[in-house]
Amino acid sequence: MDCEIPTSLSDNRLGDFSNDRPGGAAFRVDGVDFTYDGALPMFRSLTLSARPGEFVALLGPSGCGKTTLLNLLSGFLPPDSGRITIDGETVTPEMPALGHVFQSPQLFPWLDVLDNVRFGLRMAGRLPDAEQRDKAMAVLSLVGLEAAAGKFPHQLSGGMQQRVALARALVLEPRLLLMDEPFAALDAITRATLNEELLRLCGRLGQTVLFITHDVEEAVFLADRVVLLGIAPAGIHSELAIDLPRPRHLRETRRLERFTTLTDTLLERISAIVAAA
Ligand SMILES: Nc1ncnc2c1ncn2[C@@H]1O[C@H](COP(=O)(O)OP(=O)(O)OP(=O)(O)O)[C@@H](O)[C@H]1O
Repeated sequence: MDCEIPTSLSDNRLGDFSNDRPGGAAFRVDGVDFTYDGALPMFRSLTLSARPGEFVALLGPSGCGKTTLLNLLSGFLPPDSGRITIDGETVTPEMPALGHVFQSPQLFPWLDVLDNVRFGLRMAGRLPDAEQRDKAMAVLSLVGLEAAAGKFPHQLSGGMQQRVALARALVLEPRLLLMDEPFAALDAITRATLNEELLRLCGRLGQTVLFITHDVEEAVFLADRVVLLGIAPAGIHSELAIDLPRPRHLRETRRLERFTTLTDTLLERISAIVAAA
């Protein structure tokens, strides 16, 4: 396995892609009820929204419905009642505004990195072949992987595979990026690097992000706002605005007293949720 960790991004790596800055979409979950068949209610009258370009982290005990909420927002699961909109339009899974990154990179093993990244453009029939390749290369450059364009997934480290998964989502210029524990399976160093790079990318591309994590420090480092879910069907337990300065750098940000205060607040709230269950 190739364990090389690419160097950090620099702004000049944005290349042509920065000209296509997609910006962010607003989302709104409005009075949503949802119950899986034959199960107890998951959400009752759930309401949550995000403004364009906002980074929202979703925290909560295991099984509280984080992935379910993300699947509702993707349009993969229809709500029983209520409405979910992206920029005012009822969500559908085909909406071009949506991009996904999951815990497992889910790359196609028979395609090289470049073709994995350009896969969505091919499927959507967007752009002539040469332009698809140029665009895929620009996004690979953005995630620091231009040198790996001809490699296959099995030749990459876990962190590199997850960068490819991120590039594959970004190449479609999503305005809302839905990320389900994308770095949970990575070692601490790779995870820290990817956290910093994700923030830099979001700062430049401006998309809205909903990011599921179990890691309180990761949530505080990344987010503008942390949304804490309670045990189902409680829905949203509480929210916490993350008023840390940007740009954020892991070592400096973690040293701030405010960082500790915010993480402690969230840890106390999670303990209270679990204790009351
Ligand atoms: N397709 C399904 N059919 C029935 N029940 C489901 C389905 N998917 C999830 N559930 C149940 O719904 C609940 C919420 O699951 P979900 O995966 O949304 O929680 P989560 O907060 O993301 O959990 P974790 O943090 O462990 O990933 C769990 O009890 C789970 O077993």
